[in-house]
Amino acid sequence: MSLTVENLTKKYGNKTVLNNITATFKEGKCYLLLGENGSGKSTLARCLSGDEPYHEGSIYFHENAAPSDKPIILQYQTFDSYPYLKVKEVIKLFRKLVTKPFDTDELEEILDISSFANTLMKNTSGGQRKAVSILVAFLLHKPYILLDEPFADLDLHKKQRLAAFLQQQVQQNNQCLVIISHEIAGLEEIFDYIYILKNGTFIEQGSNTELLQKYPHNVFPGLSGVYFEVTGKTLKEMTG
Ligand SMILES: Nc1ncnc2c1ncn2[C@@H]1O[C@H](COP(=O)(O)OP(=O)(O)OP(=O)(O)O)[C@@H](O)[C@H]1O
Repeated sequence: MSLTVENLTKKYGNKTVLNNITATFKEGKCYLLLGENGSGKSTLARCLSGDEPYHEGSIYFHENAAPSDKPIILQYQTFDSYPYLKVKEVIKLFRKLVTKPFDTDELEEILDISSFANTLMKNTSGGQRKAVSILVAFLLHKPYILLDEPFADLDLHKKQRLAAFLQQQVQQNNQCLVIISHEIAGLEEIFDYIYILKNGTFIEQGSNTELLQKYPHNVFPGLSGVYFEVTGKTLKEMTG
C-alpha cells in the first residue's frame, strides 16, 4: 500500500499555505518533513490524515483493503483531550478500541510513562502530553503514522532509543512513518526519504544518500548541512 499526494493546494483565506504538492509515502519507509516555521509541515500532515480539507489536488491510498477503516493517524503536537482522566486511564481507554492491542511496554518505557501514569491529563506537562499522544498513535496500530516533533522534550539517549524503536516498527510491521522534526542530529539513518518544504512548496527532496551526494560541501555534517545549503538556514533557526 502507498499514499499518494497529487498537486495538493491548501489555502487559509487568500493565503496559499500548500502549493501544488506532489509526494508518495510507501509502507515500510520512514519519511522526514523539514522546513522552517510556517512552511506548511503541520498543515500537510493534517491534510494527509484527513483532518483538514484542501482546495485542489488529491490524496489517496493504493490497495486499501478496507477504505472505511482510516489507515492513518496523526500524533498532534499537543494532546488536550480527557482532562479529568489519569494518563493510565487514557491509555486503557485507547487500548480497548483495538481488537489486537499493540504491545506498548517498550515505548512506555522510552517515554517514561510510568512516572506520570497517575497524573490527570489536565495536570500533565506539554512534554508528557506529547508522550501520551505518541503512545496513542502507536496503540491504534495504523499502517500510516504521522509524528509531529516526536523527539522534542527527550534527552539524547531517549531520542536515540525512540529513533531505534521507530526504525524497528517500520521494518517489522511494514508501517509508514512521516516525521516532522528538526531534531535529527545523530538520528538521520532512520529516514529513507526527505522532503524540504519552503512556503508550501517542496524545494528539495531525495534519499539521505542522494541529498548528501548532491550537497557534498557542507558547513554542517549530514542532513543539517544539506538543509543549510538548500535554505541558507540552520535547523536550529527553523524553530524560530
Ligand atoms: N487554522 C489556520 N488558520 C489560518 N492560517 C493558518 C492556520 N493553520 C496554519 N496557518 C498558517 O499556515 C501556514 C503554515 O502553517 P503550518 O503550521 O502548517 O506550518 P509549520 O511548517 O508546521 O510550522 P511550525 O514549524 O511553526 O509548526 C502558516 O503561515 C500559518 O500561519
